[in-house]
Amino acid sequence: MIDVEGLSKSFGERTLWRDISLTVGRGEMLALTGPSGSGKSTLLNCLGLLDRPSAGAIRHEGKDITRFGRREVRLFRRDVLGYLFQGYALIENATVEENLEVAVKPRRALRDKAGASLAEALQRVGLAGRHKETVHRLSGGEQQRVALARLIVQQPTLVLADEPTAALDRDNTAMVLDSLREMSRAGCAVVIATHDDIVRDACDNVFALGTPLVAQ
Ligand SMILES: Nc1ncnc2c1ncn2[C@@H]1O[C@H](COP(=O)(O)OP(=O)(O)OP(=O)(O)O)[C@@H](O)[C@H]1O
Repeated sequence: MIDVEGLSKSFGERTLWRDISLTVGRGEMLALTGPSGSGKSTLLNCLGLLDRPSAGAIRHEGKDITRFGRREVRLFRRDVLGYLFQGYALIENATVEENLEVAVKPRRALRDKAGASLAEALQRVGLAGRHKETVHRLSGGEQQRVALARLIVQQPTLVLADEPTAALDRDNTAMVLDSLREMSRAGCAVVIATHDDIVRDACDNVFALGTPLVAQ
């Protein structure tokens, strides 16, 4: 699904990571671990085309996504990628329902009747019947669950999650992990940057980043 080959990232004299190679397959959950500042979020951002590596390639189905043009980037974001970030990335002044509607892909919805409906997704994350509520009135854990419901509706094939459980209690952490596992069973590749041992242990594989190098 995703093959990272010889990836490096530097900011000035500071090398975050050098010559990283890793593979994430369909159905696999990979934990990205490492000390604070080791570049977990930066690596996720490179996988999600929000940042560029200094060297190396990131292949998706054989194509180097770091060389994508604007149209390919747009299609990759629309059809492949799903994000789950700590800041939820929700539209705060909109309702739960409106936040989920933006994830519905019209063409896919017509083609693929198997996709979860909004109501099913909300039920799955324990927010059944809450669709008319405004997002900014929800608690942090509830907002993270809306973000998760949006992913379930969106049905990406690659999920990038940055500390998705950092603000959650044990029950909500388990719910997020169960939902991500369900997506991976359906064939999705899931990459999770985390400090949380519970999350790491729930993954199939671990990729540990080291302490960044500073040129002498
Ligand atoms: N655009 C940038 N310019 C310069 N330095 C940057 C930039 N983006 C990130 N960094 C630096 O890269 C380092 C790695 O940041 P990153 O957020 O990827 O680490 P992390 O492993 O996710 O950390 P944490 O676990 O604390 O969230 C940090 O020192 C950060 O300041």
